[in-house]
Amino acid sequence: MLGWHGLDEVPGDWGCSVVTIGVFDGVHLGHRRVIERGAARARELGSPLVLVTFDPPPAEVVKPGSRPARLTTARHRTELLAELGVDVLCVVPFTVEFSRLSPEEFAQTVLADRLRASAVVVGADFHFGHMAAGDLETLRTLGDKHDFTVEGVPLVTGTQTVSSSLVRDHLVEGDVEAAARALGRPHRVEGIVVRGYQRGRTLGFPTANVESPPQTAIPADGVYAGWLRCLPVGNIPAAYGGARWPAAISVGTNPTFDGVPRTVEAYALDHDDLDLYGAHVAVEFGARLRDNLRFDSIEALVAQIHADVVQVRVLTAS
Ligand SMILES: Cc1cc2nc3c(=O)[nH]c(=O)nc-3n(C[C@H](O)[C@H](O)[C@H](O)COP(=O)(O)O)c2cc1C
Ligand SMILES: Nc1ncnc2c1ncn2[C@@H]1O[C@H](COP(=O)(O)OP(=O)(O)O)[C@@H](O)[C@H]1O
Repeated sequence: MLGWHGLDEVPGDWGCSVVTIGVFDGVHLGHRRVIERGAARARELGSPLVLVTFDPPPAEVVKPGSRPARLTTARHRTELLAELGVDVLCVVPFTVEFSRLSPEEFAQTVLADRLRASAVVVGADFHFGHMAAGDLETLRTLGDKHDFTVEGVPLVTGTQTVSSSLVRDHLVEGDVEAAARALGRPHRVEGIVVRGYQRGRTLGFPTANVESPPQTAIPADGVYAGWLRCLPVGNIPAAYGGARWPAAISVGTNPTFDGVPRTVEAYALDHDDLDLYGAHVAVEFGARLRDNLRFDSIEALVAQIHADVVQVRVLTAS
């Protein structure tokens, strides 16, 4: 997959594109449907699929102060988009100036002049241009003028319409199963393994403490069953390449011990000799087990973690 940072990086002699547009945070089932449709259209027309996205997400510019939690890192989103068949990822800096483009200006400068769109595939609720004034009908009218077709892909609905904010709400509630259903895969927290209080090993459960970027969507405090995955980033020990271990996960302030900042930590089952400090990892959330509790003794905490591990084993068995 090619990457362009801004529209100035589109080659001057660029041919026709099939274009899809959006933030695509989470690359959930709704996003997947749009992108898969775009990829199919690109194959029909023999053109590359260009995905236009924005950095920062438009909501943060249009509503200053709003900083929605991020479901995917840029790295993970890029990986998922490439798997879905996107040929070019075009990340447009979303400035106040850019946000003021009218729907007509957006269609002319971005879609027609720069990307030479022959087909545009977007979600049925797509809005664009200053004050989100343009919708699918506006885009169709502009497509007639600039000679591109427009396809609005129906939204994916279960009990509710799948959206990035729905997934965020599920995570705030600790409902990682519902989040996984909407995403089509377990939700991940990615980050670097940092040092904690070196207490885990004395309890018999060494845990990789994961430091994630500030806006990461972290599920509600609690104990979860899931997986710990070693990411192919930086220098990772060869033995860990591509590893995905079943894991018992704790999110919280470790109330049994006083004064610990909120952490995401994962104990990989049956691998007590790992050395993960500095490694880039993903913690994947499969199922919620319980609240993070304050225990009266360390023995009681350890006994509970043993019981958690039994449950993790059952829940992660494929
Ligand atoms: C499966 C699991 C469940 C946990 N549950 C709790 C809990 O209910 N209450 C708590 O205070 N700490 C809980 N912890 C966190 C431990 O207190 C923490 O891993 C330990 O203090 C080690 O911290 P360290 O990584 O900083 O050394 C849990 C850890 C794991 C792996
Ligand atoms: N099975 C395992 N799961 C997670 N981390 C492990 C495991 N075995 C060894 N480790 C290593 O031990 C470290 C955690 O040990 P711990 O005593 O909890 O120290 P810390 O407080 O620094 O997290 C991890 O960062 C990792 O490098």
